Amino acid sequence: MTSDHPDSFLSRLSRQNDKYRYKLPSRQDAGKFIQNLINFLFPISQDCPACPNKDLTMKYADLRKDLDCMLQPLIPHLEKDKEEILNEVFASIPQIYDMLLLDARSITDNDPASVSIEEVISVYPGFMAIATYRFAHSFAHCGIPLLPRMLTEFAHGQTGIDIHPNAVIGHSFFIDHGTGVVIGETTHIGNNVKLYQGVTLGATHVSKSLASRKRHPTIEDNVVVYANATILGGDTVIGHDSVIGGNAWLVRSVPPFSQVYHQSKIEIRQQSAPSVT
Ligand SMILES: CC(=O)OC[C@H](N)C(=O)O
Repeated sequence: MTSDHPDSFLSRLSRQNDKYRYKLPSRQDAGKFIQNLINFLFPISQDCPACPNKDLTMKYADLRKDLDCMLQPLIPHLEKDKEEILNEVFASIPQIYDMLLLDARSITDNDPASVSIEEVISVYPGFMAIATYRFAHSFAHCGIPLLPRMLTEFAHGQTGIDIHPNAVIGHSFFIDHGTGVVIGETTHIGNNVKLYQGVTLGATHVSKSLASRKRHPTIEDNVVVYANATILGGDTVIGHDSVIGGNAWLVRSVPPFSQVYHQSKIEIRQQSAPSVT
């Protein structure tokens, strides 16, 4: 450990800061951008009182300008021309919109506590996290570095749901409650999958040498994973139409139509009632 004099520390810090300065877009801008993008598609809540007067073409142009600004500091890391990336990103929006409608419909149809699709879109943390993930995934696919992770980490902060932008997730995805859900980078999730709070789709162990390997599980179509279940490993496949019970710990594959339950012995004893005097 060095114990620099404050002056020499500040000059060391200044040299170091010169290497990092403004290499990323603003975290605040990234958060505002994803919220504006979701509000643009689903203007349900009155988050943006000045906006109703603007027509969709103007809002669309504003979003493109905002993304363009956020790409500025990333230009040295872009694999393609910025305009080409912007065109690809905006061309993917209609397909993402349709996917989000399927996600919202799946939440509305599966959650007995939900009253309408508007409620799901505007207040459900699962919907916010999935919407952010779907855009971040598309941005990463179009060749934008770093920003996708900034977006999903913004949603993580808002919702407690951590979805890596590189995970692959099918249509009609439902996360209920959501707090504590972790979906690792190389996870594959099929269609019509339901997850509850605290589910981890993770790696069996963590080592930098595994960076290019599939480390996280595959969850096939129509699987339900209940609260706090932990499913680990890149070779672990949860066969379609399976149900994984709460608190289960799984590090191996299970065939389609499995039911996996964690058993713990809970004893309930009757106390003698206190005597009333
Ligand atoms: C979700 C999870 O297991 O993360 C561990 C590590 N970050 C990795 O990606 O392997």
